[in-house]
Amino acid sequence: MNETLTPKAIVRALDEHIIGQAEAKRAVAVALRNRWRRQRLGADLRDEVSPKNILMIGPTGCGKTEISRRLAKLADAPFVKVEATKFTEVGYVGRDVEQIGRDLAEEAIRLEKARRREAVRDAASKAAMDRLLKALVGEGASEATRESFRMRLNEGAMNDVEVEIELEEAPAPMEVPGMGGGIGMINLSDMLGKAMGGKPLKRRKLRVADAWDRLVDEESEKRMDQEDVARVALANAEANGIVFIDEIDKIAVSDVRGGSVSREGVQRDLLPLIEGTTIATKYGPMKTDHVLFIASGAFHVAKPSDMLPELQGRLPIRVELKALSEEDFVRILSETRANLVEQYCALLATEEVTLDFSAPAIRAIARTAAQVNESVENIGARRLQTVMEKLLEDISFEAEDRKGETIPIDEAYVGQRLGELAQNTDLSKFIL
Ligand SMILES: Nc1ncnc2c1ncn2[C@@H]1O[C@H](COP(=O)(O)OP(=O)(O)OP(=O)(O)O)[C@@H](O)[C@H]1O
Repeated sequence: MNETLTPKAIVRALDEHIIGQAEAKRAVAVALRNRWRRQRLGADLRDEVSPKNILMIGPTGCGKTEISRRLAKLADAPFVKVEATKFTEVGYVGRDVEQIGRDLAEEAIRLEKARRREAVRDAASKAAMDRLLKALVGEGASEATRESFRMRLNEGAMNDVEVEIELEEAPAPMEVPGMGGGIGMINLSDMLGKAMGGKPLKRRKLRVADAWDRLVDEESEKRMDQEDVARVALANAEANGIVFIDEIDKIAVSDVRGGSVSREGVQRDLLPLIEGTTIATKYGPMKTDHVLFIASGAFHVAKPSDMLPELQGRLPIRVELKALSEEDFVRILSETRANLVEQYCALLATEEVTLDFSAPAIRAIARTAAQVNESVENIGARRLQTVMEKLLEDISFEAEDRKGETIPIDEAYVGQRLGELAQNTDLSKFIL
C-alpha cells in the first residue's frame, strides 16, 4: 500500500466523490492506515494486531457502499460486497458464508492478473499479432503482405472481418456433487489439458476485433507464472482484502419463519469468518484474520444491540451516516468528480449536442429529488439518477436531430419537465 495514503489524504480523496459523511470517512481512513502501520511492525506484534471492523449505520443510498468501494479502489485492495440476507434464503447451509472468502480470493487474482498484464502487454500483443496474421494470410505469406495486413489491423479497418483461429477451450467447470461450491470445482478441460501438456485447442470463427482480445488474453496468461499469481494474490487478499456486508440489520433479529434459515444462525456462521478462520480456496488456503470487514445497515427496526454479543464485539467501530438533504444533492450534482451532470453533458457531446445547465436548474433538480424522496420513499442519492434520466429523456432520444445545438437547461425547463410529476405522488411512484 502507498505510503502517502495518510488518513487525511484518504479523506481528501474520498471527498472528491462523496459529499458529507465525515465520520464514516474518518473511520475507514484510519482503518486503512492501520493496516499500513501493522505491516511495519515486527513479526510477533504484527500477528497480534487485528483489524478494527466497522459498522456503518445509515439509510439507503447515503454513501455506505460508495465510501467502502472508493476506499478499496484507492488502496488497490481486493473488495467484495455481499448482502447478509442472501444467507437467509432457502437452501442455505452454514458453510456457504465461506464463499465470501472465495470471492475475495477471485477478486485478488483478477487484480493481480490485471497488474501483471501491463508488464507483459508488449510481448503478448506481438505474439497475438503473429497468430492473427497467420490465420488471415497463412504461413507462407510474404513479409510485404503481412505488413500491409498488419497496418490495416492496427488501423482497425478489419475489425468486422471474420477470421478462424485456434483458441484454448474455455474452461467448463464441473461441480462435483457433495463438495460445495468452489473447492469441489474441477475443471475437466484443465485436467485433460494437463495430461496432454497444454490446454486443448478449438477452432473458432470470430470477428477480428474479438479474436484480437481473446488472443491477447491467451498470450498474456501464458506469460504469467500462475502459481506466483496465486501466491501473491492470496497474500494480498489476506492482508488488504475488504469485505462489505450489507443489510446486516436484517439478520440482527432472530426468527425462524417457514423454511427460512434462522437469522441468528447466519450471525453465528459469520462469526468465525470475521474473527479469523482459514478458508479453502481453489488457489490454496486463505486466512481471514486481517481482512477488514465493513458491515452496514439502516437499523430502522433492529438495533445494533440486537445482534449477537459476539458479533457486536467484532464490529467495534460504529459510525452513523446521515440522510442526504437538498443541499447535499446540489453538491453531489456539482462538486463530485464525474458527477451526473458532467456525465450527461459528455454523453450528449458525443452527438455534438451541448447541454448548458444553470445553477438554479441544478438547485431545482436537487429540490425535486429531495421532494420525491420525502413523499414517496427515501432512496437517497439514487433518486438523482431517476430524476436526471426523466429530465433528459427527450433530449437523449432526439439528439440526432439537434446536432450542433446548445440546449439551455434552466429552472423553467426543469419545472416544465418535472414539476407536475413531482407534485403528484401517484405519478412519481412510477416515474421518478
Ligand atoms: N454522500 C454521497 N455523495 C455522493 N454520492 C452519493 C452519496 N451517497 C450516495 N451517493 C450515490 O448514490 C448511489 C448509492 O449509494 P450507495 O451505494 O453508497 O448506498 P448505500 O448507502 O450503500 O445504500 P444501500 O445500503 O442501500 O446499498 C451511488 O451511486 C453513490 O455514488
